[in-house]
Amino acid sequence: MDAVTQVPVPANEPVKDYAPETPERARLEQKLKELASEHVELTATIGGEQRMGAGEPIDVVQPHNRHHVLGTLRNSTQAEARAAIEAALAAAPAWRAMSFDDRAAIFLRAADLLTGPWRDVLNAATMLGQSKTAIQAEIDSACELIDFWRFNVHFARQILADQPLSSPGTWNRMDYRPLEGFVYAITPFNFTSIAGNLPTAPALMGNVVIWKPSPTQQFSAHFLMRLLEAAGLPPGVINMLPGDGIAVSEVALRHPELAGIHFTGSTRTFQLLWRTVGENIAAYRSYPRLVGETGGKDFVIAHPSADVAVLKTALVRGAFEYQGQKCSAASRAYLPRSVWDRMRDDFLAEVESLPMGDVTDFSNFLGAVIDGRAFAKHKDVIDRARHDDKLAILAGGEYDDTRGWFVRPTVIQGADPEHEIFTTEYFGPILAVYVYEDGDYDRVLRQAADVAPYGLTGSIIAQDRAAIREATEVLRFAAGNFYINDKPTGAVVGQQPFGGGRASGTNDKAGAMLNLLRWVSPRSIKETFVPPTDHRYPHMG
Ligand SMILES: NC(=O)c1ccc[n+]([C@@H]2O[C@H](COP(=O)([O-])OP(=O)(O)OC[C@H]3O[C@@H](n4cnc5c(N)ncnc54)[C@H](O)[C@@H]3O)[C@@H](O)[C@H]2O)c1
Ligand SMILES: N[C@@H](CCC=O)C(=O)O
Repeated sequence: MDAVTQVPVPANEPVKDYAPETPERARLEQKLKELASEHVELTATIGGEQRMGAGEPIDVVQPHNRHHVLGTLRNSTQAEARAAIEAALAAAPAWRAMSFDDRAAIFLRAADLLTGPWRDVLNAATMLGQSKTAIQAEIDSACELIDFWRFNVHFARQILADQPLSSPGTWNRMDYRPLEGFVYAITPFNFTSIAGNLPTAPALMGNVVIWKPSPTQQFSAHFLMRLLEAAGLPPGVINMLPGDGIAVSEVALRHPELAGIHFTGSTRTFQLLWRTVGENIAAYRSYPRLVGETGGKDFVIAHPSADVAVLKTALVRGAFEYQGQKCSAASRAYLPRSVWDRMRDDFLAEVESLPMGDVTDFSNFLGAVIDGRAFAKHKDVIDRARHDDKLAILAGGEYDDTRGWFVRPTVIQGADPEHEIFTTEYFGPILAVYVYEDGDYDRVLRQAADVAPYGLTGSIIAQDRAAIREATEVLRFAAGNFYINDKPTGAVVGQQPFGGGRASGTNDKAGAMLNLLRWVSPRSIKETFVPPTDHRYPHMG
């Protein structure tokens, strides 16, 4: 008999701090040495088989030590994309027929493996391949991914339990079917947890997936795929295709069985994917579900009542952790003159003193930016700022790619709040600051609310309750994740469901029930126990 089970109650995975002399620090240091000494063949995984593809080779390096190659992938070809889709579609009937509990158990097991034996592997791979410090890797590739897997199971169970009313003589049920076809998951370089969540959330709901990681995240993606296999994921349910995705999209976006896209990355790439789906809309069996979380120009706004220590910490951590390469990173700050005058020197000195370098040296606060393209973009922004009389570089402004792609945390003051420095996402360690007269708080709130096209994250730093109230109202559509007296980064699964609107995405909130609902196509079933046998109604006499 089928039991109606309870899934384990999730709790957020505690964050280890990797302080000197701790056992976790020793284990992680050992794993960093091991992984750095290998050269890994970064294979595709199609129908459960690892294969080196036929496309051109791409070396994956350590961004902070860019001449050190960690492994090599091969760009996936159209033929490999077709093979992966066939493998996914072949795996679909058995996967969707599997009970929810059995599917859930695979991801719960993956979470438990990641709390234990796989934690060091994923953290070390993320540190080396994506240049994250130990704490930045820990909150991402360990804790957030563990949370995604545990909380998704809990939320999925709640969805399945949501059933319609039944009037006397009938029984109504909701059958939460997976989508027909395959889901195409495309993931960014900056979060291993997002790379893990985007293919597995649809898979938990019974879908089969083509997963295309970012080339610069492929080192940790490789180990993530092995972890899912170790947890018991059947062959073909998630098929991983490394590379730039161009050839994969040529096949996947034109395929009649494309059932959905689960994307995180830049606004530009998501708009390209959406446009291509639009152009092919008549070719699909179903309307593909399009879920995309994209860029941001995230703000910190301080009121004259702000606590200066809270503000400085929110700015330093919010703007510069992981080199500003979080979609949630503070990249524009609006500061009242009275507060700025009190904090300016200390704040700039603090920024100048942030230790930056090889992330395997645990004393560093920052590593390198992800690749040469990102480095060139930030260099260009800084060089242009130097020659722009509306801008003044107050801290940082140096860059050096001799050993790794290093860009110093940079603070640029702008006199014109409509300048591109307040509206364009650079995705690096560059913070734009606008200093306003204390009496202009209302005007600044309204200007900041709509000047950028995005709506992802933002913070208000104030002690005056009326000022907090006003900011919460005026900035209602300016951020999908809004923080009061905190940095705008570091959302925790189950606590601050994450995502934004406007050009920042479809705001389907990763790691929440809202997201999982996009991966089901519900069927209403009505059963009548004693059906009528005469078509005539009483009023007919
Ligand atoms: N809102 C969020 O939750 C969130 C989270 C993380 C990152 N981001 C955003 O992601 C961006 C940074 O990540 P990125 O540099 O990896 O973004 P990106 O758009 O350059 O790449 C994202 C992914 O899309 C792939 N891609 C690009 N063109 C493709 C195509 N034609 N077909 C298939 N795949 C294709 C890339 O290879 C990568 O895997 C920033 O804009 C950041 O704000 C948003
Ligand atoms: N969820 C993460 C950001 C993910 C995007 O890069 C945060 O809240 O900082």
